Amino acid sequence: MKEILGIIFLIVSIINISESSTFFGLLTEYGLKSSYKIHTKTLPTKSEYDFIVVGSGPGGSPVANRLSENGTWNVLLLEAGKPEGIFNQIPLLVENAQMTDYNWGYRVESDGKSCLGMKDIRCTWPRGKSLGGSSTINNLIHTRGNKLDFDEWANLGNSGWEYENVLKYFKKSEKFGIPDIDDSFYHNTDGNVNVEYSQWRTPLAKTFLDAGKELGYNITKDYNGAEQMGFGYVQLATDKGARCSASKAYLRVKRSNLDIVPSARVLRVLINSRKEAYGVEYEKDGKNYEVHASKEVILSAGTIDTAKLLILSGIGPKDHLDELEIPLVKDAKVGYNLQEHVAFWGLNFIVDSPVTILLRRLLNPIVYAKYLFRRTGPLSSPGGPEALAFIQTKYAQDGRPDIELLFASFAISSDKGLVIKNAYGISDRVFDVIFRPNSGKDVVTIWPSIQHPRSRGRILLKSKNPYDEPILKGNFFDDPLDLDVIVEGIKHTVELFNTKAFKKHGAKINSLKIPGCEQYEFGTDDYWKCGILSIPVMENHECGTAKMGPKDDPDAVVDPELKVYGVDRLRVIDASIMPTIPGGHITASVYMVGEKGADMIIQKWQTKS
Ligand SMILES: Cc1cc2nc3c(=O)[nH]c(=O)nc-3n(C[C@H](O)[C@H](O)[C@H](O)COP(=O)(O)OP(=O)(O)OC[C@H]3O[C@@H](n4cnc5c(N)ncnc54)[C@H](O)[C@@H]3O)c2cc1C
Repeated sequence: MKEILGIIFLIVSIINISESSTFFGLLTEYGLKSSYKIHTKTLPTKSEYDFIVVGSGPGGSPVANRLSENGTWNVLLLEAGKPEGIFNQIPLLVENAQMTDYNWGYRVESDGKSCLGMKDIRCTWPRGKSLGGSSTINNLIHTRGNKLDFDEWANLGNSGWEYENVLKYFKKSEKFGIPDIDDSFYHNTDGNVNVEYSQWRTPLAKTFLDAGKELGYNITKDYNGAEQMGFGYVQLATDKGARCSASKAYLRVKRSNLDIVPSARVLRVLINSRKEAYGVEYEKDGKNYEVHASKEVILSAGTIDTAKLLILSGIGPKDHLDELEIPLVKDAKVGYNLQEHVAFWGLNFIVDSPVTILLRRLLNPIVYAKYLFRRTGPLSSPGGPEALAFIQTKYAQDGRPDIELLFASFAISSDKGLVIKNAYGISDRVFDVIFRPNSGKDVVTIWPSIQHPRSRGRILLKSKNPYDEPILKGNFFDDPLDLDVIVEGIKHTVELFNTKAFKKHGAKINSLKIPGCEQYEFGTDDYWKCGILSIPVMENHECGTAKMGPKDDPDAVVDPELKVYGVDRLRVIDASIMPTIPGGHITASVYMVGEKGADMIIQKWQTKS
């Protein structure tokens, strides 16, 4: 019997191999068809390029692509990580990817006040180390934020960054494929990043929307279009159920003027006595090299590593550079202004519908067959999230939502502590007390995340050794209002689960008390505050450490054209330039920054040559 099944499986596989919507099709795209490959080099082929781009995430990949569209310019892209693998393509495995060397493995420094229920009292802060950057290990949720987020950037003195002006770059980056949203004012169908609905979701996603409706919230058809506020299904950066990373979207080009070199770690920017960047020093396979740029060096190493590289190159706070004994090139507020969307892990609801993502349900051959042959089923879920809501609490100050509720049809208990617990660094004690008792049960999670935090963190270096990990200070709840906003988000969530829509599924809140919070009555504001301080969730949207701002902004590191103040021929193009964090999930905005940044470089050098 087994043999017959095996033969049937083989025949169907062969029939399916050329179909691009199957997993086999994906293998073909990655491994065999040269037009789909990312063409990499072991080492740069030249000693001098026109442009050097450092880092290939959603910031750097669009820059390398757009600059190399001009065949007369030579472009080098240096990336510390290796090319992404086939398992990065399967959306459900996002937490597994965080446990590999595709993650830099950073953790927030312990401040003794938050992350108290995490291993070593430190929250994890994963960052992708791969061609494609963090977009190769992220949850793929595609949101643009609110229009007012970008108008705020412009109001801070960054002219040209208002929503009206950046919309064309959001559109340029996007290949929108949601058939029931046909809106060419906001969307474009022939850009680079595939955007679609999840190929699979549980019926509870609709229940979440129904519950929102029952409480009088708006149901938004397209939170990336005219109306962000309200409840809707998540839009994903996936291509027929497979990850669409920055490298897949932008680097599958074969151009003789673009050299892509993975596993090459940049150690510092080379800056001459006229304060012009003229290249970088990098390490590959244990050897150090220099490579030069005749026009510009572009740092796109992400919020943590771009700040680190700037400081290693002498651009940073003078007192910190003095401590590190790094010669000062430019006194600048590098590493300040660090922002994150923080949420809460402890909002779990047990339901009596046998539909959630559970380890034992994943051990079913049908799950794999669905993904292998159709790229659908639970493996195409972006790690669990299915729907979200942008809402306002009583603290909202303008027309923007101040909380996002992200709904997922799984919980930390769903995989019995095998992966999710470890990826997020939840301590054994917390797991054993509040999550383990629900192992094997159907549980859903809501993360209420603050959209516009007032607290600011900071990045510092331990030493001038480029291989030392930086010190990441989150300072998440320095402003106590941030905690209050999340507590309000929790209360809105609890209301949702008291609706008829969720009661139909027997929804019951997990009221096991978080260790360290036993003295508070469950469900009171003090209990929730204690819980948030114990097990906050990092949404991993770190940004802001090389702040964009006008000349008279003492905290600005780059100008509105993303040029580093005080050093010529050096730009930063990634999440670190964001003066304030956009709402939602920020990758779509980083692509926009990449597209707009590239356009500004092109405009400058095209007119010169
Ligand atoms: C686990 C996780 C889940 C997330 N989920 C979502 C989500 O669902 N939706 C969303 O919108 N956002 C999500 N994000 C955030 C999103 O992925 C990032 O905001 C985005 O990728 C930032 O882009 P970037 O280009 O600024 O940096 P990155 O994507 O981090 O890219 C930086 C690149 O630079 C490379 N680099 C660093 N240092 C060096 C060096 N010295 N030399 C050479 N190369 C270097 C890195 O290896 C990396 O490839 C998530 C992030 C993580 C980690």
